[in-house]
Amino acid sequence: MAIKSLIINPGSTSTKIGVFEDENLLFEETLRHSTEEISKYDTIFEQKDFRKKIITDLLAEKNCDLKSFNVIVGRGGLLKPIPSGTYAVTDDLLEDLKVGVQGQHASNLGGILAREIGDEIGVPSYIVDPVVVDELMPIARYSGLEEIPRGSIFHALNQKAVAKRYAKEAGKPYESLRLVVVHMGGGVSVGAHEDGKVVDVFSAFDGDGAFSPERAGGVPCAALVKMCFSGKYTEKEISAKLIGKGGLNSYLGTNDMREVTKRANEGDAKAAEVKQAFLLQVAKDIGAMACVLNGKVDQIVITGGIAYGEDVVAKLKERCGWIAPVTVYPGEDELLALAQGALRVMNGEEQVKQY
Ligand SMILES: Nc1ncnc2c1ncn2[C@@H]1O[C@H](COP(=O)(O)OP(=O)(O)OP(=O)(O)O)[C@@H](O)[C@H]1O
Ligand SMILES: CCCC(=O)O
Repeated sequence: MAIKSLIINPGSTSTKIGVFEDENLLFEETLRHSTEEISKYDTIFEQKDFRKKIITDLLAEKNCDLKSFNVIVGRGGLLKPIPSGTYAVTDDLLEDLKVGVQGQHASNLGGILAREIGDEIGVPSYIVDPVVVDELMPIARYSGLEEIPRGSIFHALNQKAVAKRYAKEAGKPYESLRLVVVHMGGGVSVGAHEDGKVVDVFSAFDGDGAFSPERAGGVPCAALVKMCFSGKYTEKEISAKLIGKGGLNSYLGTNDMREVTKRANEGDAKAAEVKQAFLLQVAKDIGAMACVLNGKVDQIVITGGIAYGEDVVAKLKERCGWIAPVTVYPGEDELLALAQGALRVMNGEEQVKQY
């Protein structure tokens, strides 16, 4: 009998929902949230009921009975660093998502909602390849300050999914390829994939690399220290400036790259310049990750919502096309990747991991 799964993927600017029977998508929906809508809530956890209502309303609209699901799967959040895999949403894992042991992130809600809905209807709940998947090589952990090692918080689920999709299409094992994967969504991350592992990664969330629609990315640290001690801001306000109100939001007051493009096309010089600055930063990250791979890059793979922008892709090809050929998978494969992760354990092909 087919396994019916409900997939919940809360992003920083959207909630994506998918309903699958085995690997077949019955329907999916992306509900976008404006900065005003999201900023009403003080914490990510406070968004739980708002996002749950969106999900249950959608299922009702599609005449899809909640009780018909065999499994609920969520995108996993800021847990402790863990290996890649499918994890049961146990009490410990749930508690760490609620607390946000490594911080606040929309994907913390994926596992929380999966468990809440799973418990309501008496079926298992899982997360797959959460944002804390950590495969960094030891020398990538150095930051320059012993007390502050670099970490691995990035779009692990989609980076792995598109890298494997590219490998399949190229007819080669993922583990044999050297790829630079560029995810451009509400957040941005650029990873170096080698031997099937993400050995180094820039992530705007972690305060390094390019800015993104909502994240500041790397900023000059001396000026940041001054700002922190200026007495003008609380710690919470500074964090919100860097993650949430940073990037496009800081310069242009919108997290929507389509809006930035519209303004630029209508002659707004600032919008045009900010967009080019964003693309310059992403291109520099791609170049850096090419060096991590000793310049031997099989393919650059570009993905995320912003990759729908043809002009965005054209500019990145212009700046980085000399490094390696470029493949573009706009949007993301996260819903299918989540469904597949759950199916592998439900079908006994893979052992479910315990946090
Ligand atoms: N056609 C398009 N052209 C350019 N940008 C686009 C297009 N469609 C969507 N975007 C932009 O993509 C961004 C959102 O991407 P995405 O949906 O991947 O983010 P998310 O899932 O909310 O966050 P994250 O990917 O960090 O988890 C927004 O800035 C949106 O404006
Ligand atoms: C997925 C973690 C990175 C981000 O959201 O910016």
